[in-house]
Order: sequence, then C-alpha cells, then structure tokens
Amino acid sequence: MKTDQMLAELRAQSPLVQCITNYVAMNIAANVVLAAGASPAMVHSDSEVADFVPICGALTINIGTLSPTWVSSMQLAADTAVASGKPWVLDPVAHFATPFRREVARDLVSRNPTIIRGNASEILALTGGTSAGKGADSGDSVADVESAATVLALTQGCVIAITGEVDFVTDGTRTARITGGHAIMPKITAMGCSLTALIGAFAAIAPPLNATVAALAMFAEAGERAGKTAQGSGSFQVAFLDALMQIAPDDLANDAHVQWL
Ligand SMILES: Nc1ncnc2c1ncn2[C@@H]1O[C@H](COP(=O)(O)OP(=O)(O)O)[C@@H](O)[C@H]1O
Ligand SMILES: Cc1ncsc1CCOP(=O)(O)O
Ligand SMILES: [Mg+2]
Repeated sequence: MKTDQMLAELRAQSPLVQCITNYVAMNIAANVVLAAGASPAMVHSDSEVADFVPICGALTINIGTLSPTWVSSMQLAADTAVASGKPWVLDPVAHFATPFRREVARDLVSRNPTIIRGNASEILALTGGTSAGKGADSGDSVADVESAATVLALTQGCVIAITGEVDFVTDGTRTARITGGHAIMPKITAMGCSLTALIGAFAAIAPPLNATVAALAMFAEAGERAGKTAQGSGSFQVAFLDALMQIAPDDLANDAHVQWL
C-alpha cells in the first residue's frame, strides 16, 4: 500500500487507537493523532485495558514515565492485543537507563510487539549494544544501528523503526530510509512518543511495515513544513500540528521522503 493511499484511508476510517503513554506525551500525542486524522484514547488502567484493546484498531505502549502500577496494565494490554489480533507498537523510552526499565522493556519485547520504534540509542541497547543515550535523548547515530536492528527484526519477527536525522525502517527483509523533518524536532519533548502513537494509527489500517513508513513520511513532511515558519521550538509545535492537519494524500504521493533500499 502506498503512503498517499494510506493517508486517505486513515482519514476515511479514522481508527480508534489506544495509547498507553507517558505523562509528558499524553496531550501532544493525542493532538498529533487527531491532527493526522485518527482517534486517540489515552487509556491505561488495568481495570479496563482488557475490554478496551479489542474495540481499538491498534495499541501503543510507551514506558516513558514508568511506575510499577503501570506494568501490569502494559502486560495485559499487550497480551490482549496479541490475543485479539490487533497490532501493537512498543516505544522503549530510555529502557537502558535503569534495571527496572530494562526488565520491563525486556518483558514487553517478549510479548510480541508488531512494531518497535525508538531513537538510535534505544534500539542499539535493545540489540545488546552499549548506548550513549542520555535519558530519553539519543547519543548514537541511526546508521551505526541499522545492521543490528535488521537482525533483531528478523529474530523478533517484527518491524523496527530507528528515528533520527534519517530514519531507518525494516522488517528484516524489506528496508526503507525516510528523509526530511527538521533539526528542531529532537529539541521538542515527546516528538518521538507522538510519532509512536501515529504509527499505531496507521497500523490500524495498513500492514505494519507500510504503516510505519507512512507515519514517518508524514512526520518528515510536517517537520519540513513547520521548519519553514517556526522561530523556535514553541512556534514549531504549533506549526507542526497545523501541518499534520493540512497535509493531503497527494503531498505524500510518489513515495515522498521514502527511499526503499
Ligand atoms: N536531526 C534531525 N533532523 C530531522 N528530523 C529529525 C532529527 N532528529 C529527529 N528527527 C525526527 O524527529 C522525530 C522523533 O525522532 P527522535 O528524536 O529520534 O525520537 P525520540 O523523541 O524518541 O528521541 C522523528 O520523526 C525523526 O525523524
Ligand atoms: C522527557 C521525558 N521524560 C520521561 S518520558 C519523556 C518524554 C520523552 O519523549 P521523546 O522520547 O519523544 O523524546
Ligand atoms: Mg523517545
């Protein structure tokens, strides 16, 4: 499925996406998903995830502001997604930083995410490497992680997206790079978390690899547009949301921003 068709389909279906995300990201991630054309629900209580996941098109789980009470919800939500045939996306924010975070991420990876999205330091650490990440911020380069990520995608049987200046997406067999965006993007908190939520939205209506590429291409286009008018990270956020809403399927035609390898 082509990126422009996927955006048209996203807007036509406006799928419900359950996002278990962090306190920092909740508002901006929900607004990003809405601006793109889907319907977010930030639902995380273990009293309701088993009932909520099956009525959604996809689930996303982000461990950014992890605490013990959330872990059982994340595990139940992931297992419910797998049991009900819904795609689910893992964002392992700063999982290398502490033993608690590392163990929760390891457990979630074992619950068969459909897609894993992280920055270069996060994906490097998932492949067993030593990351130079500082908390949620990456200290590694995407290019250095590409081959290990390809092996991990194959052994794990999932799609892996590494984001940065040039993004890399692979299912272990098919691979794409996505260019565009803007250098301000890593200076705005929860951009990556919001992107993970948007990947969930596309995964609700398209196969995982294509869905991931579509979300990243849409971010690349919106980032480029916002960078033309923004005066800093504050105005960039407003311009970015406006751009997401204004991007038309035709703007993503001909695999705009996407290079299949
Ligand atoms: N230097 C950069 N130039 C252009 N786009 C970037 C740059 N760094 C990150 N991005 C974009 O910002 C978004 C978030 O990616 P990233 O910063 O890697 O995630 P995280 O916020 O999880 O660390 C992605 O769309 C990515 O392509
Ligand atoms: C700053 C911060 N601290 C815990 S979660 C979070 C947000 C991280 O967002 P992103 O991974 O998109 O940069
Ligand atoms: Mg992140």
